[in-house]
Amino acid sequence: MRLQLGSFSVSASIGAMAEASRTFYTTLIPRFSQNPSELCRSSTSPAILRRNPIRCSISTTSNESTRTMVNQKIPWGCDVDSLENASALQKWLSESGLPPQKMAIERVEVGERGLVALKNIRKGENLLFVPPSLVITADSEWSCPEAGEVLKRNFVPDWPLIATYLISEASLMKSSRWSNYISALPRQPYSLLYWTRSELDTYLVASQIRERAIERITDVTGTYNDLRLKIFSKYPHLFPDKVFNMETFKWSFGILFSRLVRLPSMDGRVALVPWADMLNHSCEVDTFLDYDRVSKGVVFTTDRPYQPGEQVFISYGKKSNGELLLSYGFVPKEGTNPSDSVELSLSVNKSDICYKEKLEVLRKNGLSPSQRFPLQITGWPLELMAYAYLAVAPPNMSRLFEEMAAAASNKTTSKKDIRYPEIEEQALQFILDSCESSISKYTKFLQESGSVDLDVTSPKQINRKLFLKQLAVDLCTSERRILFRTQYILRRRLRSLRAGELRALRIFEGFGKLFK
Ligand SMILES: C[S@@+](CC[C@H](N)C(=O)[O-])C[C@H]1O[C@@H](n2cnc3c(N)ncnc32)[C@H](O)[C@@H]1O
Repeated sequence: MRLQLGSFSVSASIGAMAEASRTFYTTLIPRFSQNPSELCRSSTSPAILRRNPIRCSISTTSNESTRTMVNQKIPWGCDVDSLENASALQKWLSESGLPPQKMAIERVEVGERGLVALKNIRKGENLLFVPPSLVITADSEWSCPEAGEVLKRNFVPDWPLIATYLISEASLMKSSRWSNYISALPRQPYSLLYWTRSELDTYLVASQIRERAIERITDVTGTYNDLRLKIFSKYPHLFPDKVFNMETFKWSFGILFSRLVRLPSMDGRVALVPWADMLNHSCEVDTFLDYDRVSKGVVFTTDRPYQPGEQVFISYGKKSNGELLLSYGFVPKEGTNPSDSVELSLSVNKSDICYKEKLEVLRKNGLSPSQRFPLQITGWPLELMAYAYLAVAPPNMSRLFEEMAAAASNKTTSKKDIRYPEIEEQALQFILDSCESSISKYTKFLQESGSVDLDVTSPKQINRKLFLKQLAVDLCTSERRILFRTQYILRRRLRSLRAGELRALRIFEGFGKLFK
């Protein structure tokens, strides 16, 4: 399995949601252990050694200093386009065991800050070697051990645990051993978590990513509310509201979505890997981070050579442009992402006389009467076609409903490549109609985007709005391109299907005349 930076795939997140921990109902956690003891097990990596005893200032800070700290809005991190704290981070990392590097943090064209080659780097070379002592996982030692104990006793899964850890360490400022790392993190990660509801409604009106963003924001809010209700409110001396609040959780989850990695060779653990998380993504490279048991560090193997001054990239995984925007806040240049896809929503018509039966088989197979399927420039999944068959199937095919729903579900292993020639034309037309209705939404947005109301009061706001609008235009252009391609293929198939039928009809009529 490849390591993917940040968040989770749709199916992974939905699948894991249902299996929330015993203590929490949280829909946020992509994959976490069902076995609570695993959450508390001691780390396979050496425990982080604290050089100086750290005062647990969350529980001991006076009210006055706590107030001073939190009155500034998210006082942690830096502006993402500045190199403000990068040199302090590099210095601290090398003093803390990071071996000499062939790369340095620099301002770059793609991704604002990134790692740039200092020397010639060969193809197939191992880079980084970040030792486990410099990696943040759910097992990392807390500067405030009581707070960590409480979370582990309550079987808090990895994602919210690390999010809380990050806030806890950040609030300790210089007293935390991660202070240099946290100071170099973006103060406001680029992520759809930071878009307001009205920005999502205005700019992503045509894209299904809007719904995914709303779901994610709801998940983060729900997770925070769960933690507050079940833990934070019971231990206010460890988790004061002024530090552990919705605003700080949004920040820490934004950091996790855009920087957390899953390390396959570390039993698939999720981790924040300082230094490695300065690498930006390229759709053209195919190399990813992992723990190397031999060198005992987090590494990646280059899949191409780099010359001094060139930016070095990794892959955050085979993600669509929408997924990259959702978690990382950027959209690759049009046509450069071979993994790009767009979600098409198909719905069973409520006025269908078999609506009830169809709904039943859909539910049985974990599907709903309105379902999203990914389209790629190269085609669409077999599940989508099966769903379309079910949506258009007439009552006399009711005995096949179950088979169609099973094939439409990605959870079953049943045969997917089903064909019903008698309703193929209707099924293709049904997909084409949904595709064209989606295209018209995109076209409307893109035509109007030139005049999207910039109702703003400050130049900073204007910049933000223009920036978000540009991201939305880039996303919608790339998504509509896939829909256009799908429309073209569907029309061609329908044309040849109809031409074939016509030919068959003519032959049939010819035979009729002959016999007459
Ligand atoms: C893991 S961090 C990489 C380091 C980051 N550039 C920084 O300065 O902290 C991921 C973030 O980098 C930026 N990024 C990564 N790859 C990018 C790309 N190809 N284009 C634009 N931004 C990118 C995005 O802001 C993303 O949220």
